[in-house]
Amino acid sequence: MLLGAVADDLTGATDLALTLSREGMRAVQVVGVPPADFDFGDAEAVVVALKSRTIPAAEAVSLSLDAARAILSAGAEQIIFKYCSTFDSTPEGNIGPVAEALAGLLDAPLVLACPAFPANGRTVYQGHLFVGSMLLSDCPMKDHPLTPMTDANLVRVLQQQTKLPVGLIPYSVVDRGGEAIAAAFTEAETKGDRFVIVDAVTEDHLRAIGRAAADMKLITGGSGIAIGLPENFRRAGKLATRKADTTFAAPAGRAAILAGSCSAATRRQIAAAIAAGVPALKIDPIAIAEGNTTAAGVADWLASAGHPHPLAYSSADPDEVRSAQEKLGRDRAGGLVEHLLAEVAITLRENSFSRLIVAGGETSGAVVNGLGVAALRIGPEIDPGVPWTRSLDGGSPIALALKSGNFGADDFFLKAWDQLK
Ligand SMILES: Nc1ncnc2c1ncn2[C@@H]1O[C@H](COP(=O)(O)OP(=O)(O)OP(=O)(O)O)[C@@H](O)[C@H]1O
Ligand SMILES: O=C(O)[C@@H](O)C(=O)CO
Repeated sequence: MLLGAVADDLTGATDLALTLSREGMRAVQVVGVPPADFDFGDAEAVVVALKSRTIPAAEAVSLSLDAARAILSAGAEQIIFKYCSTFDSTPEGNIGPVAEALAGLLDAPLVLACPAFPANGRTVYQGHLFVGSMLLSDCPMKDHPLTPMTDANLVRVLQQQTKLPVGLIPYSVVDRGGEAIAAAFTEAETKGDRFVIVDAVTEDHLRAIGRAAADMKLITGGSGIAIGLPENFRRAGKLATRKADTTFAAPAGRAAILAGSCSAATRRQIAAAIAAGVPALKIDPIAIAEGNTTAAGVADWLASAGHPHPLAYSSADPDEVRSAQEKLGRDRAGGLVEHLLAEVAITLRENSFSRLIVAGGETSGAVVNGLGVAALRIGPEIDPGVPWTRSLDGGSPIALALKSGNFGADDFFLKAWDQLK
């Protein structure tokens, strides 16, 4: 193993594993901290998917350290801490505390932080995160049910989460390429910075940052930050030059879509699916709490919907989410939906469903944990950051497209199936 990664949610891990696989590494995604005797096979990159984005910071730190120790002892030479390209976090963390703890474990004097993912419209300029043409704080992430992002200034956001000094490597340096960036890393370290937000607007910037970070033990960011890393191993003669392996056989069986993401992108995808005639069942967290909506009922509805890929969704607009959260509390509302959708997935698999699209990182984490899947193989890309995956264990095989809330074109729920034909 050359590269090891700790990802704070499941869809984020898939996104990163896809990037590494596209850049020619044999990548495997593991769900949860792998046991000491876990067989990573011939993987050159391993991405450990945690569900640590919104749990208490101390728990996120402890899980992330366990995951990092597991991949280090399996031989990883460099560690990536993967978080969301929209820097999803709260003033308590968990990006700052986890990055700090991993830096301590790895004895890393300077940690770079760069969530840029240009293919999905996330760019960082003067330390400010943009989503498309909007500042992060103006985009729908301001209404996220768990991690509302109301400040686009990442130096300020990260500084709230750590006592260690946070600096900036601006566009004017990054645009000059790898050597200038490496010199800026040295300068930042000399100045006493322990974290640096690094601007990046294009994939060329990310490749240059990757090159400059060849000797850094810890790298943090979105999946984009990994684009330039495999090349460092190739340059060092440790990684063969090969094309991404996208051979993929999806198990035959029935299909369904489960959506727990309330992102604007997922809501557009649901609207497009309904407009195209996909039967859709809306799930209300209050009805779950009152016992009026059950997993068995939802699974029955999906099984008898009479469509190749019916949809069950709890996705709702910010007002509806706010109203459910006022009645139930934020965590309980989310937990009820996640638990229900996980139970639905289990029941579906028992009833010969073997192809699922799941929308939302937390939702995907709940579903995959519910299904008992411990490792995933990465298949073909559906849209930037979202591949089909196939379970490597955990009972009868299942094809899963785990969609990050904000990713995918509007017709994602319609077109994704074409790749399984
Ligand atoms: N109607 C609803 N009311 C309140 N909370 C909801 C509702 N529907 C879903 N949720 C919760 O909102 C959270 C959505 O988070 P999730 O990570 O699944 O989606 P996302 O944030 O859009 O995706 P990603 O993390 O990949 O960006 C989950 O905890 C989910 O259970
Ligand atoms: O980086 C992203 O935006 C995604 O991989 C993600 O983490 C969504 O939860």
